[in-house]
Amino acid sequence: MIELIHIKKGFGDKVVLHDVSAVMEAGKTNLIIGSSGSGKTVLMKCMVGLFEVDEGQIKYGDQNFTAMSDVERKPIRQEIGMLFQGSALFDSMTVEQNLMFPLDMFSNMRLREKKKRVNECLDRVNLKEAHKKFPSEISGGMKKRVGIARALVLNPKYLFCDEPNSGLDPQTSMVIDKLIHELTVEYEITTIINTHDMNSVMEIGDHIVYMYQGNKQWEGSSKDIVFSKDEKLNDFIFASEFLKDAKEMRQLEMSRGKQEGS
Ligand SMILES: Nc1ncnc2c1ncn2[C@@H]1O[C@H](COP(=O)(O)OP(=O)(O)OP(=O)(O)O)[C@@H](O)[C@H]1O
Repeated sequence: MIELIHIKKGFGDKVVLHDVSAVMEAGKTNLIIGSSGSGKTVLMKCMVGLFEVDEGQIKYGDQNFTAMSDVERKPIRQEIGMLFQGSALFDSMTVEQNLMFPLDMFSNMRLREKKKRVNECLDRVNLKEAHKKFPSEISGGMKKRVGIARALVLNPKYLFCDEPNSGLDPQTSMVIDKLIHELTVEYEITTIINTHDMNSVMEIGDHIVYMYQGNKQWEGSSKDIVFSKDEKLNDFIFASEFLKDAKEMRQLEMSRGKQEGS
């Protein structure tokens, strides 16, 4: 579990995160949602140590990440996999070389072991045929898969995904969402996803944190979200007619379930 306790973060005079407390549940798909500029990326960057918080604590289990030095943080950092917005692959390297890179940097594996690990990860994301291709030769969805495989290669305990659906069509987005969710369950990863995509919330969100203007406005499960009375959250959800329908259908199904159970 990752715990955020009274996090405050600003740049100059501008406060971007105001007293944010929230939990990223262990072994679950945790979604941070909210409109553009609400502070999702800054919050994620604080969690991985790319930004230092001004106040508050970030805890990985019972370890106070905020109070640690860079050296003390190293073991936690090595347990973190990241899927960056736009995948951030090295264009001059093949797919295989992109996956080799973190192994070369952070593992003591022999070449044969490294190749085996790269193959396993590429197989797991259904990219058996892409080893020798360059990023410019593959589609956006395939690039995301390579990014996911690269994030997995060091066997992470935590997986951070910044806007994994950006630039993808709805069908490919769904495939990528499902893949991330399957991997979370299969490898018992604590996954944190930043997204605007409310379809993802309905499909794969186990635990959801809704950010509004730098504040945590709401937090709960995807079941709770259906019954939330929070006006700002509902405005965000109801911005999409499809989601309005989905929420109403889920409410109906759940109240039917309750009646049948009672
Ligand atoms: N390095 C920085 N310096 C100054 N201000 C920053 C910096 N990074 C982010 N901000 C500001 O913090 C606020 C929150 O930005 P953030 O990128 O976290 O939003 P977001 O919710 O992730 O938005 P989006 O969904 O568009 O990515 C914005 O007003 C942004 O301009």
